[in-house]
Amino acid sequence: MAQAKRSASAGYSRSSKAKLKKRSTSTSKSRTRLAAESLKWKPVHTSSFSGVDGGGGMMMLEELEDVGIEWEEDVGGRKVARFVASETKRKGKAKAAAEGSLSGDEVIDEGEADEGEEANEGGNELPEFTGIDAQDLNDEDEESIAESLGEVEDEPDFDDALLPDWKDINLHSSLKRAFLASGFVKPTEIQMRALPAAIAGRDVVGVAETGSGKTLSYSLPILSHLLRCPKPSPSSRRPLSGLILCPTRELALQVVEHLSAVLKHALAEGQGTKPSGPPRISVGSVVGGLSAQKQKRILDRGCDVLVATPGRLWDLIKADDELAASIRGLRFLVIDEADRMIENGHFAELENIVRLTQRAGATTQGPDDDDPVFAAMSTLLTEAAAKNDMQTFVFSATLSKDLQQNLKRTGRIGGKGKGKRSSTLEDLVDKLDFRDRNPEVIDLSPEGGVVATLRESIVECVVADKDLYLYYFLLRYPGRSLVFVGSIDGIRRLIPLFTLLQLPIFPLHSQLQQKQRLKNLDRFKSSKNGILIATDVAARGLDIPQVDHVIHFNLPRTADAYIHRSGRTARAKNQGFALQLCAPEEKGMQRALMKSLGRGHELPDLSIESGFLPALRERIRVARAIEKAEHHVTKSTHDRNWLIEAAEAMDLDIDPDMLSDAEDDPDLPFHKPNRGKKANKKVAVSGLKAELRQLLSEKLMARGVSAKYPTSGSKIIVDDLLRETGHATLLGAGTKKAYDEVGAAKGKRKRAAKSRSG
Ligand SMILES: Nc1ncnc2c1ncn2[C@@H]1O[C@H](COP(=O)(O)OP(=O)(O)OP(=O)(O)O)[C@@H](O)[C@H]1O
Repeated sequence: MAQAKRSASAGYSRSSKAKLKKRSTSTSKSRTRLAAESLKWKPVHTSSFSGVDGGGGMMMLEELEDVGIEWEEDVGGRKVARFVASETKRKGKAKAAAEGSLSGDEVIDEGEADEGEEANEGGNELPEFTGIDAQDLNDEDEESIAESLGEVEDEPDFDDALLPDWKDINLHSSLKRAFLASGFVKPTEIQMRALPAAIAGRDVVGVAETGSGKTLSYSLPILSHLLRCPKPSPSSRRPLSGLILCPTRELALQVVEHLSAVLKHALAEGQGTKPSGPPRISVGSVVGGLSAQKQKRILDRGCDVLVATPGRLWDLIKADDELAASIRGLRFLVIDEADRMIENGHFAELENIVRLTQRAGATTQGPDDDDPVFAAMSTLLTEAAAKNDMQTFVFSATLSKDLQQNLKRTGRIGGKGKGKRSSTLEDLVDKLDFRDRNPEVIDLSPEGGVVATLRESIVECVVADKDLYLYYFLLRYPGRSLVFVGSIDGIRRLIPLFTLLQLPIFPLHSQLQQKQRLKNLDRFKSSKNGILIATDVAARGLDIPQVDHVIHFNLPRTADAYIHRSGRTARAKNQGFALQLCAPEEKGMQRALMKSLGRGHELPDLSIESGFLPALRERIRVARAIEKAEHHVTKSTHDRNWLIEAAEAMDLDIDPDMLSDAEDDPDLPFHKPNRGKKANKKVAVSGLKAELRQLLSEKLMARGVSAKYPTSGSKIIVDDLLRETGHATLLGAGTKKAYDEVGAAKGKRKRAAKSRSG
């Protein structure tokens, strides 16, 4: 029996060490070639990754049994793997070799297969079905499912006394069982308001603070509806019922994860038995940066709910009429983070997807109408009717009040294109063919934009000192911190610096490979004091448990961005803290930002224990010097290699003087210090590294603290040392959390103001 494995991250498995051998051409001719999409890939369970849990993670391996692999050369001479039907159940390559069916000189390491397949597959892959184990259908399963085909299952009994607050919301009882298991004892406010309307078939526009449970507000009605539908037929492609569009890949994957977690509990048998056959409800995802081929396979198999980013979904729709038709047959359309969706460069794709859901009388003009792909689709638009009972849900933490008002008044902005439209968001809403003449608009956005459990503070300093204050904050207030930086270059500068300072820091930005982005997010989630340094790609929707601090290293340009960034902490009624690092040149912008959030007062300053600053400044100075020197050596080596390679490519001999000239001339692109200089530089770098090691090993002490004589000095730390109650890294520093520190400062200021006025 031949067995092939593939990995989500690298096409066909890098992890398998088995070697595959090529069969002779004459044999291969007699074997049936199989399409990768038609094979029964089975998930191989691995550890969880990126929060996309067991059996569905990015690193998911899939395996095949009873197929052979043949290698053929394509016209370009590259080796390409082909799947062929297994003639006999081979017992492994040793036996096959003994039978003489493999030729010894054609042993191919599976590592090579990885690369070929990675090129084909585009890299990473995604869970096919999440939440529930995706199992391949076998004959037995098919029989058992066929028996129940078309049945609407009885809704299991649920004792409402267990969750009285959910009693009046008409959700499928299995979902209530899931709430019990997840500890969701009562609906959040937005859920309380949005769910009844959505379950009653209304269109809903929901605006509520960050971390308030909007994801379940729009997804529970979909899941409940599906659970009350007949079981899907195993023999035909599942009709797509729900489409959830999200602005970022991470957010889309997180929504899948969230739904899967609910479904896992909702569909648990309870008697310790695993449900057999395909999942009762399948949730698929389609996002950029991951394997399009596998995503297409998921779509071909069919899923009930699809969570997608618009760019990739539109790419797939363009090549698949059936998919386009299934978008027309949607029962639910969700636009999550609607206001962000229009900003991220995929507006045209989003608009095109939305246009597929319009009914005949509501069709609008689109940006791609002249595109032949869209023109070809126009037949579909006229032939296949969009569903009349489709429900539309639009959610965000920030949606302009004007827009909501307009929407409420007319059922759509500008009354199907009439009147003036003033923003792209209005444009989008105009394209949404709400079936409801009077969509339910629920606005629970808080006063001041941010949640009540968030405390904010500011450090005003010159730009050059931002690194120092960030370093101080991270040491002084351990915890999970998310640092927002205005540019990718800014992140690239800070990562090596803080890595040299030995902090657990991980980057997240759009120029990282998707696999790396998810890996870094996962590392951040699993590190108690982890630091994620990110652009606004992490600002929206991400629900990372227990983010203690959000630090605006550079201030965002808009109030909405500030609300969403800060909303990564203080979620689901937990406490959270946001810090602004503000340079004098940003002060005007900061004031405008606060004003547009309706703040009539200045933010409290973070109190700084300045005694620590000189030592921290010194560490930063040395770390920067190392970074600079290492960067220089790397660049010089790169330039020299470039010169050598260029000369080799042109078949030229390099004049050794040229190399040494190049090395000496700092203005030439291939300038490189001569050997002596290079050696000196290396010595200098290792000297600096030793110096930094020394600095990092020294205790950092507050003013007035003596490590040698802990019972003396103006700050006595002996009790803290004995009881281990003091600050872990800064001797003599306070141990209050940033949240409490600012709360205490606020209290003091209020009391002082009172006594002044009294
Ligand atoms: N009824 C509930 N009871 C307790 N926790 C809940 C409930 N509903 C949702 N949650 C939890 O609250 C957290 C935040 O939910 P969610 O991510 O949906 O917020 P959101 O409103 O979409 O936030 P954002 O605007 O930042 O996207 C999640 O961890 C979720 O599991």
